This record gives sequence, structure tokens and C-alpha cells, in this order.
Amino acid sequence: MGLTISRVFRSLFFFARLIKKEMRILIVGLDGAGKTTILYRMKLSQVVDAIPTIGFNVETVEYKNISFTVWDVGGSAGRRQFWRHYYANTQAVIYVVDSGDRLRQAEACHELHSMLQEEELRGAALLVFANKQDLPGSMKEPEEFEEALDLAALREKRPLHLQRASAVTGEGLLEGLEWLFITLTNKSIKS
Ligand SMILES: Nc1nc2c(ncn2[C@@H]2O[C@H](COP(=O)(O)OP(=O)(O)OP(=O)(O)O)[C@@H](O)[C@H]2O)c(=O)[nH]1
Ligand SMILES: [Mg+2]
Repeated sequence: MGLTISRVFRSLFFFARLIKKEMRILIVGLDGAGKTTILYRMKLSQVVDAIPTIGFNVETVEYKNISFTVWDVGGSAGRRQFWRHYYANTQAVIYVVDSGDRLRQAEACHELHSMLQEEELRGAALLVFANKQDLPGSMKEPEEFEEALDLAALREKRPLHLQRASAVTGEGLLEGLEWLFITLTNKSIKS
């Protein structure tokens, strides 16, 4: 009898977790990469006139049965030291790069790798948005990003997905959210 009741409770608990989940997401990247524009495009389906973020923005983005709490932190050189204050309990990092800016890929790579060495982000899923695909002459080939950002080294330790995107046209944003949804749902059922 005791066994049966505990089984029922376990099943109820399992289904409750399936019904509504909350996930904490951190969106980072160099200044001007398009983080804030992506956040509000996902939230409002609109292109906002973003100005450089001095502190942070936080918004919830609803997708299927998941409520993503998205923290968007300014990416200028002076603000990057504050990224670490947002790492705790982060299930996924969205790293945004400006595909039109070939000159800053090495800097973007360096910041990405040093951030992911932090213990608090161990195992966090990584979605890389190769943003500004609408710009003529922007980097397009996945291999270019794989190499420029040395993604193979990161993929060994976490789920990782590279998604071409544009906050202006909306390209790739839903695909990115869908990947987060599938990845985080699978992870939380297993854990
Ligand atoms: N063409 C194009 N421009 C974009 C895109 N996404 C953002 N931008 C522009 O890039 C500039 C910087 O965008 P933000 O969203 O402020 O960049 P950010 O990463 O939040 O920058 P910080 O807050 O300084 O870290 C703005 O002028 C945006 O309009 C895109 O997909 N395509
Ligand atoms: Mg911003």
C-alpha cells in the first residue's frame, strides 16, 4: 500500500514537472553583438531600438511549456567582469556573435572560453547565435564559426548548438529556442 501511494506521488511529481518548467538563461557576448535586440525580438516579436546595455535586462520568454527567464548583460569590455554575478543556477548560455565583424571573432572566442571555465557554468547548455546574418558579407559557413570560436573543444563538455540568426529578420531565433526547449527538457527529465 505504502509503495503504491509513493508511486502515485512520484508519477504526479513527474507530470507536474512536465506541465510547467522555468529555466534560467544567460545571454552574453561582446558589445554590439545584438543581445538586447534578440531578447526583445524573442519577447515581443519586434525589433526595438536598442542602446548599449549598461547594467542588465531581464525578461521572461514563454515557449511551449517553458518559461525562460532571460538575463541580458552588457558586453562592453568594462562590463564583462560582471557576467559572473549572473552564473548561479544558469541552465543555458546564449552566446551572441556579430557575424559581420570578422575582426572581433578572436576576442569573442577568448571571452567565450574563459567564461565557460567557470565552475558554476559546468554542464550548462550552450546556444551560439551567429547573429546579423542579414548583413551582406557576414560570415555564413558553420565551419567558419566552428574554427573561429573553437567550438569543438567546448562541445566535449556540454550540449552545444550553433544557430545562424538575425534579430532584424527573425531568422533562426525560433530554431534556437526549439533547441533549448528540447535540450533542457531532456536534461531535466534525466536529472
Ligand atoms: N543588421 C543587423 N543589425 C543588428 C542585428 N541585431 C542587432 N543589430 C544592431 O546592432 C546594434 C547593437 O545591438 P544591441 O542589441 O544593442 O547589442 P548588445 O549585444 O545588446 O550590445 P551591449 O548591450 O552593448 O552589450 C544595434 O544597432 C542593433 O540594431 C541583426 O541581426 N542585424
Ligand atoms: Mg545590450
